[in-house]
Amino acid sequence: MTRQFHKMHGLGNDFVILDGREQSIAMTTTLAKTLADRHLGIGCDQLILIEPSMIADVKMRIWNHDGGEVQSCGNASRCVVALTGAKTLETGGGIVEGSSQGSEVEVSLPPPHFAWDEVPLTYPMDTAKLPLAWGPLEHPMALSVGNPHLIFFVPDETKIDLEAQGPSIEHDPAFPERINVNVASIHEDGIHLHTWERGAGLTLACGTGACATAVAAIVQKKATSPVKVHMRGGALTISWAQGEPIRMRGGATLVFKGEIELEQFG
Ligand SMILES: N[C@@H](CCC[C@H](N)C(=O)O)C(=O)O
Repeated sequence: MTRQFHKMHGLGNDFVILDGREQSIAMTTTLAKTLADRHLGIGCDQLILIEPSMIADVKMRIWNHDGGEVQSCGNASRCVVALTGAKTLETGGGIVEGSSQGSEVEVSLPPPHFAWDEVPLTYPMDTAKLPLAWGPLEHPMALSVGNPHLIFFVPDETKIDLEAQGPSIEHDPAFPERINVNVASIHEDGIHLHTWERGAGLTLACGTGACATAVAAIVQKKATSPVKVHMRGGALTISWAQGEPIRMRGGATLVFKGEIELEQFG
């Protein structure tokens, strides 16, 4: 059966979005991985499936480029709000609230978690300053914003070869569910960030990475809310106070619509 899909991006972090509300779609790791493949499928960093929800306007499920299903995606949340007009999204990382704000979309992610077993880590460690190092990258902060993140503050993130460092940090045994790796520096205009995404590698922007990094910078008094987070694909504005949801505002762009025969992929 032919299914319609939308290709969207949030600051260059790109998605194939399928809508399974009227007719369900049985997504599998193999199907998600093939659709996300830039040679064999449509191509995207994350595959998104919209489903009906009993507790929110829609349910949003997320598969990384490698076919693994994960809990949260900040940039895709803004795209799904823009596409469906939903005000609440059920995700594996909690309920996300969203609204259009002129040409931008704002979403609120649930408050962050700092406990070691909520990140999660494999064994108890001080998440404010992990006693771990990988070459020049040492003592990151670890937290969950619905998905797990490490944040390293460095003098110049452009000097860090994340393509080389990212895989070994993502797969370190200290992280039982693997981890997203953020390398950031503080500037007058805000935070400059590069993210190695779990299951997707280097992306042009990571919404949850921007949220996690802004929270870490605010906790460590390196920045104050609201703060702009600049990534290769553009900037997001992040607002947060202790115990509160994390508000993220930025673009959500429709690139094209298409049709695809899912059965051909097995
Ligand atoms: N690009 C996303 C995050 C997607 C999921 C992430 N790679 C994970 O595995 O947790 C964003 O914009 O937040």
